[in-house]
Amino acid sequence: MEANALPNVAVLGAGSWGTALAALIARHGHPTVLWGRDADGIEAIETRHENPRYLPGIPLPASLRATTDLEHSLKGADFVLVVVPSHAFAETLRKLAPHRPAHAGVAWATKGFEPGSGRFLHEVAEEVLGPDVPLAVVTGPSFAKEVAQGLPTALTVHGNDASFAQAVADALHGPAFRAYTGNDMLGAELGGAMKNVLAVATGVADGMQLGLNARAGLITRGLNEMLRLNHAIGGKAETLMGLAGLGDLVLTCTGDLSRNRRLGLALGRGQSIEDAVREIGQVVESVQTADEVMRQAERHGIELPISSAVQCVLHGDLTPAEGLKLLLSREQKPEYPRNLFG
Ligand SMILES: NC(=O)C1=CN([C@@H]2O[C@H](COP(=O)(O)OP(=O)(O)OC[C@H]3O[C@@H](n4cnc5c(N)ncnc54)[C@H](OP(=O)(O)O)[C@@H]3O)[C@@H](O)[C@H]2O)C=CC1
Ligand SMILES: O=C(CO)COP(=O)(O)O
Repeated sequence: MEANALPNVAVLGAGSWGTALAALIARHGHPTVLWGRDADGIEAIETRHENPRYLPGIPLPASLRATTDLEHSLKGADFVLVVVPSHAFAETLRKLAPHRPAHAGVAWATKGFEPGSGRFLHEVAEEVLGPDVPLAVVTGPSFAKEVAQGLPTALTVHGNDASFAQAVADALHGPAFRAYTGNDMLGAELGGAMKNVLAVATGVADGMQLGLNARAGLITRGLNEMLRLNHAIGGKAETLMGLAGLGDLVLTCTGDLSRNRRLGLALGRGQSIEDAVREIGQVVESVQTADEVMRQAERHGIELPISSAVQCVLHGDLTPAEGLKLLLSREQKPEYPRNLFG
């Protein structure tokens, strides 16, 4: 990189969030290349400056380059931002590893765990890329559509290398975008994953028209579930009280742009999960994340009644009405039996 030049950025994954983040970074003046696997979508971004499938009608900066050639997208990159769904995370890292410029750190804005193993994404990244690559996770309350439209947004970047996390935050930070930094990848990833499961719970309650009290109760007790599991795995409580936890939980549990909330709404109204996911037409991370959250909870001996009910409803083991009955029939107890964490 030339002295004083802004870092070159390669963004991998041309869905709604990858496109919105690439557009943001390009608008901030960084030479930015977006890689995606769908040739028609990439051509539309490159020639018409629009992503018609994922962000229809929103103009993208003409300076944003787009390609289906992964190796080409990584040439000259100073850092890489991976924004594919969690099920494609490990595969994408394996593909990028041989072409990553030696100095380029790797960040991701994917939310979830590695499906099947339940590993945190930073654990996957450390294994695939080796122990010496700077890593960072980008997370917080941020609907792609609003970011692409230039609406004000705040999120946070947690990394294992302070200067890399700062470089990623610097590329995101701008007139309508505040990017904070931190060093708790564990807590940041847990918050981003769990809020998707809890958004299904509030969506189900709203779909069943249970009222605003129920919604607020679920958000608060949901935050409690996040804090308990986070404490057990060794994340920092403040991470979960900030943008990566409470912030994203409130957004996703109340904002109808959330696909996880919309899945819950549909289930609460009696629609099947298959029809709801098909109608949403984009990634709905909670479907796999609920299993992985409960796997983590079992590993650490933590009880998570709301997340567990969501898992059962998603698997068809309980109807939304049975899930509700189960939650309401739990034993009465102090709000905090010992402390904030249990
Ligand atoms: N959208 C949002 O507001 C936010 C999303 N996130 C997170 O970002 C991640 C990506 O989500 P988002 O962009 O919204 O999802 P979308 O459904 O909008 O897009 C998914 C993208 O991933 C691509 N993809 C799917 N499988 C693969 C694969 N195996 N290899 C390469 N590319 C693949 C799809 O390509 P194709 O079109 O060819 O299928 C598509 O471009 C998720 O973890 C999500 O939780 C985080 C914050 C905000
Ligand atoms: O993560 C998000 C907002 O921060 C997007 O939420 P959904 O995946 O539920 O749409």
